[in-house]
Amino acid sequence: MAEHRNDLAVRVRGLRKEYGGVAAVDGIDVDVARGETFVLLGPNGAGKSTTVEILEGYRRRTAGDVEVLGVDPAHGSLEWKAQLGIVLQSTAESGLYTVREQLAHFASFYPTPRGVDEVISAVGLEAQAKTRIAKLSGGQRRRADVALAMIGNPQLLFLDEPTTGFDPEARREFWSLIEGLKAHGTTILLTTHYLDEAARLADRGGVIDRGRLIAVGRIHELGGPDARVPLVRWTDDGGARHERRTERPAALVTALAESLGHEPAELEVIRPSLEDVYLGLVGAQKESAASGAAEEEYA
Ligand SMILES: Nc1ncnc2c1ncn2[C@@H]1O[C@H](COP(=O)(O)OP(=O)(O)OP(=O)(O)O)[C@@H](O)[C@H]1O
Repeated sequence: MAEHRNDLAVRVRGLRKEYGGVAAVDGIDVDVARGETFVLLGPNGAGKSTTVEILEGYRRRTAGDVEVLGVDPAHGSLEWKAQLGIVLQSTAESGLYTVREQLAHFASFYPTPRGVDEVISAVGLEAQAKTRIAKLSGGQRRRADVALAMIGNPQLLFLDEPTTGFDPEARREFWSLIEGLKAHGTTILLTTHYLDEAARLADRGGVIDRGRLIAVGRIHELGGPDARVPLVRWTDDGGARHERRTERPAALVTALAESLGHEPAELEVIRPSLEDVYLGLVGAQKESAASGAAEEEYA
């Protein structure tokens, strides 16, 4: 976690949100440094959007301390809001205007907006600048959403599941767009269910499960070193499948080939991906919740 408060774009301590007495967010502490891209991961209903919406100032919290760009979002001024860019899960903007008209209109709300043409080209919508938003494809609409979120020249950009429904090519183009914003120094808070997207874009991340942060850290270190030990799988001469975790997969494969006297059949060397690590973390939580419930039942 960053050490100086001024280095932080987001500081959250003990965040709690209850809906009808039930905790959707149950005591979260998290810091996001300025200039960093931070991803919140977690299963459906884990509490990601609730957390993000509290940070955006759209939702009131039940308890805890929250600072976003040094301000409590529950009391954010218009000047504070002008420093945020927000891409919601679903869009609400009017489809009646063209991309350019809508951007020009939004730009007028901000004290130091970016140029409309600069933003249109950054999101790759030059050919659609005069197209009405209602006529854009899903992927193009999402780019228009990001354009609208960028136009005010935000310090902090919230991207809530930005590439849901994108085809693979559109997703990669979108990643390049976000990488451009990162290079520009924009702090980004992302939520996504695509682990490859998180691995590609985020510097750090946290996994939320049932309202609690169960892991947080640098994206390529989440889950700790044990979760990332490579796995070697092979089939022996009798047809039995084997697997072993080892820090030295090359040595194991060499020894195997020597002892078998030939190439190990169906050999795989797998370095766990972020998706494997994530599934391990969330799966372990599920198991411990299930065994806790079983213990309670028989207590
Ligand atoms: N307005 C609301 N009233 C009551 N319960 C709510 C409300 N909004 C969210 N919840 C509940 O709070 C919990 C967390 O929801 P939230 O939308 O924050 O999850 P999420 O992690 O963003 O999920 P997803 O990945 O599906 O978007 C869920 O159990 C949800 O049903």
